[in-house]
Amino acid sequence: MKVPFYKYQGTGNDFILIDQRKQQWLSGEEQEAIAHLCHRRLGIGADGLILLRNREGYDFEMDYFNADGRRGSMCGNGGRCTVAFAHALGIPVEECQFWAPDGPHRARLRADGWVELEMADVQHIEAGAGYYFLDTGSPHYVQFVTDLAEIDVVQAGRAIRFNERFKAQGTNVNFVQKTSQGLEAATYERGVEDETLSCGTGATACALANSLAGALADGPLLTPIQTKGGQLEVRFRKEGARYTDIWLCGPAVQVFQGQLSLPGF
Ligand SMILES: N[C@@H](CCC[C@H](N)C(=O)O)C(=O)O
Repeated sequence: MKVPFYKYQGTGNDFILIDQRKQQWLSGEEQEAIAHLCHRRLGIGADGLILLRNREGYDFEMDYFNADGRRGSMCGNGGRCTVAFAHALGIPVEECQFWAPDGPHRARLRADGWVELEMADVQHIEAGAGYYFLDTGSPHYVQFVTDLAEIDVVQAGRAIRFNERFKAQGTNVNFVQKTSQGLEAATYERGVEDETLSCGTGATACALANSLAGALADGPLLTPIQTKGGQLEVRFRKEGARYTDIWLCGPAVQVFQGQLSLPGF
C-alpha cells in the first residue's frame, strides 16, 4: 500500500504529516514503524510524526508521536506545521480551532506563512535552585546560562532528563541565554532523546520562565526567541503567577511530499 506523506519543518523542528481524514493509514499503535519512519538513516527522518484527523466541533485534530514512535504530549512547532498542512489540504485556517494532545487550540495562518498558535494557560512555575520547571502542554526544565555556546546540550540535557526525578516520566530540557534581542535557547527533547533545532513548547517555557526570573511587571509581554533553526516569538499576558493569552508564533514550511511503501503499509 502506498501512503501519501508530507514533510514540514517549523524553525528546524521537522515532522512527517499524514492526512487521515478519509482513510485511517495508521492506528497510532505502530510504535516500531513510526520510529523507523522518523529514523534519519533508515527512514524519512523527522523529530516526530503527526496524523491530521477530523474531529467533531473542530477544524481538525492533531495526533502527535515523538521520533521514538510513542505518543507525545503537546508539540508547539508540530501544531504550527499542522496548521500549515491543513491549509495545504484546503481547510480554512485564517482563524481555526483544532484539538491537540493537551486539548483545544486556536490558531491562525497569516498571508506571509507565519503561524500563530495559542497555547494552554500556565498556572504554576516551579522555581528551584538554578532551574524552572513548568508544563506548557509538555513538561519543560529551563536553566538560564551565560554562554549557550559553551553548553553540551545533549550531554547536559540527557543527564537531567534521566536523573532520579525525571527518569520515569521524562522531561524536555532547555538551556537559555538572555541576549540584547530577547532569548536564545537550545532544547534536548524527550522522545527524540537528542537535541532538536527548535522546540515550540520549550520556547514558550523559556519566555514564561524569563518573565518570572526577571520579575517582569504584569501585563502583555512579547519575547523573541532565537533557536538553532530559526526565530520564534512568544506573546503572553502575565497576571501574577498566572500566564494567559499565550501565543507561539513563527514560520512553518512544507519541505517535500512523497509516498511510504514500507512493509506492512
Ligand atoms: N518539539 C515539540 C515538543 C514535543 C513534545 C516532546 N518531545 C514530549 O513529548 O515531551 C515542540 O515544538 O513543542
